[in-house]
Formats: sequence, structure tokens, C-alpha cells
Amino acid sequence: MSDVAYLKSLLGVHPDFPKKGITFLDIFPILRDPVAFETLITHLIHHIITANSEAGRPEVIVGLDARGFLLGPIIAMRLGCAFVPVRKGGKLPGAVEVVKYQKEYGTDEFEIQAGAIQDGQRCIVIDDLIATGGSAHAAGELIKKSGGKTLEYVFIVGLPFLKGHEKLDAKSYWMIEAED
Ligand SMILES: O=P(O)(O)OC[C@H]1O[C@H](OP(=O)(O)OP(=O)(O)O)[C@H](O)[C@@H]1O
Ligand SMILES: Nc1ncnc2[nH]cnc12
Repeated sequence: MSDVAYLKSLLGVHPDFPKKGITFLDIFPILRDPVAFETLITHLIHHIITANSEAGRPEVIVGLDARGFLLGPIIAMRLGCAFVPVRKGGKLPGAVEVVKYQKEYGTDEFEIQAGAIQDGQRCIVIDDLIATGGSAHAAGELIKKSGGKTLEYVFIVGLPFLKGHEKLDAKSYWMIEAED
């Protein structure tokens, strides 16, 4: 079995969570298996380095609240990048940029600290999963407002049948493709 097939086999599948009609894909079983978690991080690092070699070295890894925080800081440290969190509304101190957005099962608000990204910095957005793309698109808007440039959006899992990637202003990559 390939590494990606193995990681896919570990995903938890929860029909009708958190709402009827949503099939929730749970990444936590991967994190419970240290070899699988290491494999996941190595795969994502290898992808980010090779896919962005011509755009220039990424400088900032932007992780999305909450599950993007489990991946982002590890990847940032290994790549020698800054880690910047995008948090749900009202959680970050100091001046913030704000964007409201729609996601697969509701509406929400994302914030980033003003000054966390410098003008022209090359950013990679990291999250566990892309569904409708509302969250990732909102993060891209915050990066733009901050003066940064998004090189790529990177996810563990994608639900391509929801076409979320079509909303994004840069290329997107997901290592596991979920079926409808
Ligand atoms: O592509 P979308 O339709 O926007 O959905 C994807 C987002 O939804 C989930 O987060 P959620 O907002 O549920 O927050 P959590 O990580 O705090 O559970 C997931 O971790 C993504 O961030
Ligand atoms: N189907 C899904 N599974 C896990 N997280 C999600 N976030 C949005 N949709 C999701």
C-alpha cells in the first residue's frame, strides 16, 4: 500500500456530523499513529519544497483555526519559515484584519494580526481539509489585505466534488482525495 493510501485508510468517517447530510472526515487517527504523522509531515514538506521551487522560498506558513494549527508550526519550523495563525473571530489580541465567510456547515469569521505578514512575503496556507473552500478563500483574502502573496493552499484532504479549489486565487494541493 502506498503511503497516501495508508494515510487515507486511517481517516475517520462520520456520517451526519456535525449536521445531517455532512460526512465528517477525521484526521485525528493519523496523529495518534506517530509513524503515520511523521509520514504525513514529510510528504507535505517534500511537496511544498518541490512545487514552489520556482516561485521562491516560502517565508510564511499560515495555519487555519483549529486543525491547521496542528500541522502549520511543525512545517514552518522544518522549512525555516514564520508561522502565522488565522483565528476565528475575537480570539487574537491587538489590531486585526477581519473577513467573514461561508463554509460547508455554516458561517464564520477569520482574523489575522495586523503586521504578522510583511509586504510581499511569500505565504503557504495550511489546513486539514478543503470542502467548499470558504475558509481557505477567506484566509487568502486576509493574506492579501496584509500585503502578502499566497503561493499555494495545502491540505491533507480535499473534497474536489464541492469545487472549493475553484474559489482560490493560487494553486491548491490535497494529498488525499475524498470521494462523494
Ligand atoms: O472548505 P470549507 O467549507 O470552508 O471547510 C473547511 C474548514 O472546515 C473545518 O474547520 P471548522 O471551521 O469546522 O473549524 P475547526 O477546525 O475549529 O473544527 C476544516 O478544518 C476547514 O478549516
Ligand atoms: N466534511 C468535513 N469533514 C471534516 N471537516 C470538515 N470541514 C468542512 N467540511 C468537513
